[in-house]
Amino acid sequence: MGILFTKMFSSLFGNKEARILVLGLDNAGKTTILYRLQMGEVVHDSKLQLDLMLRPCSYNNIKFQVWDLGGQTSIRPYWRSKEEFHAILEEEELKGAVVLIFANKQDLPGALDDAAITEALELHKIKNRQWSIFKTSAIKGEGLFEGLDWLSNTLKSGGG
Ligand SMILES: Nc1nc2c(ncn2[C@@H]2O[C@H](COP(=O)(O)OP(=O)(O)OP(=O)(O)O)[C@@H](O)[C@H]2O)c(=O)[nH]1
Ligand SMILES: [Mg+2]
Repeated sequence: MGILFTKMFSSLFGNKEARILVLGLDNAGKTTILYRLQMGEVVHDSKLQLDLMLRPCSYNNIKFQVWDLGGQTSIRPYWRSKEEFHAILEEEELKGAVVLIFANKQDLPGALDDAAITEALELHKIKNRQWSIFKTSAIKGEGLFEGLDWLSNTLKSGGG
């Protein structure tokens, strides 16, 4: 992993404020999800919006600083296989980090559901950390807050 990301991860997880690092394949819906969470609406022109960092927000009494690395090309090669997914989790700076996976675009026919993604990414091989997967549709606004509820409850109870 490049120095840029090593530094970025260090600053993200180097203090006690809960931070969310958003990673995902190109076009997965990361920016749409972030704007939906921040503003409660679908922003169709998301490419023109701030892609790297949105303002801090608070949910369920936990402050989140959300980073969307979708615009950072060097992270993308790490995401193209399950091996790369698991390799990222093994990065020193992410040890113990809670993992929340959104299986997005569930409103589209043929979208992989949570079970299919769990199998494809071999999520059951994740060790020593808490993880969960939620079916979402950023367009419809479904599933996102269920995921965040899980995340905040997990963080509050000491996970991560
Ligand atoms: N049908 C459907 N479309 C979605 C959903 N979420 C996002 N999209 C669309 O998918 C496209 C890509 O969404 P983005 O949010 O820009 O994706 P991204 O992951 O930020 O993409 P990059 O920044 O290029 O990596 C846009 O046209 C969104 O409107 C969803 O839940 N359902
Ligand atoms: Mg994006």
